[in-house]
Amino acid sequence: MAAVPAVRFPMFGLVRLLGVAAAAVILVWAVHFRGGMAFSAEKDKLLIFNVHPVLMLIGLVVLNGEALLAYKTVPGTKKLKKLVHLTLQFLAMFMSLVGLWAVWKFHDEKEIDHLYTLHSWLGLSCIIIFSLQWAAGFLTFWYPGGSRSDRSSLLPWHVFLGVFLYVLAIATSVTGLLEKSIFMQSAKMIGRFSTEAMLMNTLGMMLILLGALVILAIFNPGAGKMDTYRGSSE
Ligand SMILES: O=C1O[C@H]([C@@H](O)CO)C(O)=C1O
Repeated sequence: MAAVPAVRFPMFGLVRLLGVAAAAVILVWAVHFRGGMAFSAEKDKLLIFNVHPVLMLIGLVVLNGEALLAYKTVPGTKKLKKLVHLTLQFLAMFMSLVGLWAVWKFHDEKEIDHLYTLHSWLGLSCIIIFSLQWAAGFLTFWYPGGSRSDRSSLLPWHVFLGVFLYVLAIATSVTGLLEKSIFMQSAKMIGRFSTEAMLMNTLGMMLILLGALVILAIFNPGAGKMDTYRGSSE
């Protein structure tokens, strides 16, 4: 396959900007449109639900995207880049587990069935594979660390699976936004062309654009060094 030609616009800056903007939009959605967030059901069961999209989006999309690019954006030694990468991915994994707990608890409180939607299947697959990928990456590339041949044979699979999981996280987010919007429209909580529905569509579009930019930045030879993806050490 021909390589993507080098492009000169400030991709990393745009990725950062779009990531922060997407995080701001989901927070505005949760707080302004949906009444805020809570970890207990005392006040309003819906507030527990609201924790779910906020943590998932900031963790598995925004922080995950930054972590994928850490080898190109973080200055300094390879070891520091790797530490930033694995720490951001740990945070992403932790947030996704709390986000899963929140939606599970919400379903229990409201006596809603678990795992009947495509969104939930995609999301559960994403969290399980992401956690396995994090553990395998940590053990092989950080501590205790695999042999040189183990590292070099795992690396291309780690990169492939990482990009795949990032795409899966975006697909899961977009289907989650879609189902939530349709649920609320069916329940007559919001109108089809309401500001809130349009905001949710816009957020979905932003995530798709963010995904395109992150993947372009990963594969673009003009953007930072590609050493890591060729499997060089130090
Ligand atoms: O731990 C590592 O493994 C790969 C490479 O050495 C495998 O060949 C790499 O770049 C690391 O930092």
